[in-house]
Amino acid sequence: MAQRNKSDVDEELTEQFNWYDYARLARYIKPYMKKIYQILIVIILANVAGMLGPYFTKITIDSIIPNKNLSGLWLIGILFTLSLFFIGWCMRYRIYHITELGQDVLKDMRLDIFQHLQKLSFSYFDSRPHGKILIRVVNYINTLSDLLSNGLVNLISDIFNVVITLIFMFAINAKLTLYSLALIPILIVMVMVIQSKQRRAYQTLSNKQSNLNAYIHESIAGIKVTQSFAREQENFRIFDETNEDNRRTWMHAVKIQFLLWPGVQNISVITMCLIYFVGIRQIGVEVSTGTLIAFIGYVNNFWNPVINIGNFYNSLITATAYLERIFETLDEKPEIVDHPGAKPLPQIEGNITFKDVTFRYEPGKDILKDVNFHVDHGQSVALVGPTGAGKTTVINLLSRFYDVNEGEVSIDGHNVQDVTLASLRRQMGVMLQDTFIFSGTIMENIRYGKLDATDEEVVAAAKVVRADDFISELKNGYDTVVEERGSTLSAGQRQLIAFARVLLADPRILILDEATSSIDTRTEELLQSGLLALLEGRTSFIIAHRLSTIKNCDQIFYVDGGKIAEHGTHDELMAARGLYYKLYQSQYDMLRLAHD
Ligand SMILES: Nc1ncnc2c1ncn2[C@@H]1O[C@H](COP(=O)(O)OP(=O)(O)OP(=O)(O)O)[C@@H](O)[C@H]1O
Repeated sequence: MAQRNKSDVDEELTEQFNWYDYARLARYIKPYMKKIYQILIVIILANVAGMLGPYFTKITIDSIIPNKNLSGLWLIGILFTLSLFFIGWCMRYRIYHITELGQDVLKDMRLDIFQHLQKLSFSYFDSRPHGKILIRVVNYINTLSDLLSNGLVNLISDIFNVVITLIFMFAINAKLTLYSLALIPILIVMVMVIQSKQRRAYQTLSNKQSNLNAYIHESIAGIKVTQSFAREQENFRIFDETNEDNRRTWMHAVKIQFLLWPGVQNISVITMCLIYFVGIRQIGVEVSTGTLIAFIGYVNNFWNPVINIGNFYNSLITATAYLERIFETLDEKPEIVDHPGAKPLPQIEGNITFKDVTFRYEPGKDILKDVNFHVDHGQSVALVGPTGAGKTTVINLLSRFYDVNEGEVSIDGHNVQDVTLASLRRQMGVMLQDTFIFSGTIMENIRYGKLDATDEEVVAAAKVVRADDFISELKNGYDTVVEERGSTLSAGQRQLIAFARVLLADPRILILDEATSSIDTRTEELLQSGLLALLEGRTSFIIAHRLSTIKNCDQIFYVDGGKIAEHGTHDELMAARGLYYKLYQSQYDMLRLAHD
């Protein structure tokens, strides 16, 4: 199980970054190598065109003007203008395609991480604030943008420049070239020392950014509670602290990052002095004045790309802190997966068996202990019991949102762990306690249950669960746009939509967790008649605190103390005068009191 985390606690890295991860990054770049080569060719052509200017000037001054060659002047003028246009086009091509390259790679990475997140088990999402997941998909990936576009292309052209310049330098004077490289080991040591500090600083920074994001995300999600408790000042204080923490960490990281640049500059200046020192003493002996001047020019040419490569390395180290989080997410193994050799669950009837099932969310705290029961297909089962007894847990195991620790859950004799998840969940309609409405129209929200459902099918499902009554009264009916979480709808309306969604999916096994808790009793009564027809022939599990809802179920399981403490029909349990009886009586008394 993933380690639990919250918005004011830094996340620990589960896996340290290693050099292999850069190869992994390169894999994202590989499909775009053709584009990179094209950009490089355009850069080289632009450089060549750039060199034509001084050459045209030379021809004009040395030959065209003295000879008063007007047509030659026109020709040079036109060629010069064309070369400028060409350089302009190259620049546009370069900027556009480098940006496109970066975005293409980021898009692929984002797609991978999103796809992977969709497969991760509930326990992963249970264990950390969602803002900390969000920041990985959006912000961390964005930080790689410049590195993967400009950085990468410039790196290739800089390495190219360094190699060419070195060849020229060696050709002119090998001894001076070796002097020029004498301080490179110092540079390497410096880079090594700084890089480990810099990496740690950026790791801390990524954590602080993650904390900040998680707090903002949580504050927005809980804004109604914040305002109703007038807690704005306290939230402001917490945010201010988190924000300041982020600023301080940022400044520290940047301070370390910028140690490298002056270091490289100093080394280049010292190298230059060394060349002058050695070179001037050798003028006339081994080196001519012209050679020394040309050599100094090449040393300059050599250091510019070296400084750029240093900067690239710097950005790479910075990006590493984000990359390791991205790869950490991609490496997170879904806990609930198809086991090797899992077969698709055939069309089921819906016979369900729990055999000696023990389950815990966390070590040492059993929620269910040796639970045994059998439900025949077509039966309706109600799960009742005190808050936190484990009712939702029972259906979480049935839908295999979690795996049992001991025992077995089977449907029609198939262990749910031996069949493919998709084939299992397709035959199951689950309406969870916290109904989720997605941003979009009501029609789209209901159609979520069956993507190819026609409008008529959607409306028919809504009619059965009495959602049609309120939807038809909305100005835009089924085309009414609702916000994420359905904030513009009442809790009961949200439940009715979720109800229609699950019924549209037409599952063999229907699971309704507190599906009607926010619906008024009159609507619920109306809904019951439609529901009864729908439950017919399907195995259904209904969790409800309002016992009037489940009186007619074929079996009632009273969950308590990690067990099915009582089971039977309503009449049997009432006659037994046990836990269920007491619960029913207390609700009945409360209703009577309220009525009086
Ligand atoms: N994701 C989770 N991680 C850790 N513990 C959990 C998790 N979900 C539930 N629990 C714990 O497991 C126990 C059973 O929870 P469950 O949701 O099954 O209860 P329930 O009977 O459905 O309660 P309610 O009637 O309040 O909905 C509770 O003590 C709860 O705190």
